[in-house]
Amino acid sequence: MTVRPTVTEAVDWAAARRIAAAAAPRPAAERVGLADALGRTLAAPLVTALDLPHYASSAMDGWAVRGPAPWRLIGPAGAPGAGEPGLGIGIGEAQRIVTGGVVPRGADAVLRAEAGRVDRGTLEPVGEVGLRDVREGRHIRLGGSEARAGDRLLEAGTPLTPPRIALAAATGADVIEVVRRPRVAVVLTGDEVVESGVPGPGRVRDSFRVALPAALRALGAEVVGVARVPDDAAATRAAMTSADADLVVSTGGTGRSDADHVRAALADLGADLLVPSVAIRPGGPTLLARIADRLVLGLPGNPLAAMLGLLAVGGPLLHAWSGAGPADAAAGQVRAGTALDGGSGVTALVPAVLGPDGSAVPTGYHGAGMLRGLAGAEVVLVVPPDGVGAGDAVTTLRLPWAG
Ligand SMILES: Nc1nc2c(c(=O)[nH]1)N[C@H]1C(S)=C(S)[C@@H](COP(=O)(O)OP(=O)(O)OC[C@H]3O[C@@H](n4cnc5c(N)ncnc54)[C@H](O)[C@@H]3O)O[C@H]1N2
Ligand code: MOO
Repeated sequence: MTVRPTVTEAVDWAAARRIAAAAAPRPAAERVGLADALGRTLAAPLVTALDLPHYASSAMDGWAVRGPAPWRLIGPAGAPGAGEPGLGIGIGEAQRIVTGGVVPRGADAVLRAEAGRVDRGTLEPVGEVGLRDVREGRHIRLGGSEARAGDRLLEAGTPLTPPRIALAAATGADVIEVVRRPRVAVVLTGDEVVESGVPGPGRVRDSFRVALPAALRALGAEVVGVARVPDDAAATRAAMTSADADLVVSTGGTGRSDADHVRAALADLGADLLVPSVAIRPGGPTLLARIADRLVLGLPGNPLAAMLGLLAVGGPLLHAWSGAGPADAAAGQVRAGTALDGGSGVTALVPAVLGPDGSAVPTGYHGAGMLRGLAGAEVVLVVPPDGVGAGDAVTTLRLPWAG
């Protein structure tokens, strides 16, 4: 059996993340309807086709008025519609208007319905409120007061949130140019893994088929398939290359035993090993490789190790792929609520919760095969090899599923 080096080849935390971010291809663009734009990243600036608002409109239900009170009511007696641009009113005239209605040409204020009184076709303001509406020219939203046609309202690289989608709709857009998501195929290894029910002795219930695609989607991927491969060299090689995907994410089989085939498959395929392993714990065996124009993210089989390997290396890769700015935008800082040991030469990734004072305390249950600690965590602490003292600032990884 060949013994291959392990510790010496591990890439440190910061370098692994830099390499992963740099491995992402230049973001490509596609057009999607506004209904499908949530969470996507703008590939081109949002430029408004219209002045916003695109006509002077009323901010209140009431009457458009011109000149000093009293005013003679003109126009239809019933409820007015949106109105027609170009129609005007003369000095001493008033016309009913609803919120959002076109303000007639010449009007210099809108008198709110509750601040006016009509008597036999003549309108008068009621009280100081009504006088002020008129004196101050109130309740008219001027055309172009929010933006002028041609203004850039959002820059390329902006993630689309509900208010940004609403803004795009207000500009008259029906489709929007966003960054194309990477197409990701998930490959699960492990002959001992069962996918449903209670596992028997020596069997392990699968943790990845549902959860890993969900985590990948939260990181901005389009998951195109999930396949199981037997612990077999040829099957592993085929799984790395057969799916129509930009990125293959595998679980398990990253070790060097006879039952592990991911590294050998990549070597046989002539893959370029960009990150052979990472100096983190758990998640150390995580690897990133390139085969032609496809990337392979190999996650360890242990569930916590896999999830943290995904955040550590897949996080910056997918962030860069989304075109949404610097990779470390996904990282923050908190105060350590307790002293934390480093990982003796490696960076420790520690699931934690935030106390009432905002400081972070580990959740416990941090074994590489455990999920309980991460399931209860609000953040993951990035504890450098030398550890941190209680009260020290410590970097956090935001959990992409935490919203
Ligand atoms: N001699 C050494 N042994 C190990 C080392 C080492 O450096 N020297 N590293 C350890 C570390 S760290 C990790 S992490 C694991 C990585 O192992 P693999 O990526 O090869 O994963 P497997 O051996 O296939 O599986 C490990 C573990 O995870 C369970 N597993 C696999 N798939 C699933 C799944 N879909 N759902 C739930 N659990 C799964 C599997 O049954 C094993 O228990 O290697 C250490 N060993
Ligand atoms: O990556 Mo392994 O992380 O410790 O089980």
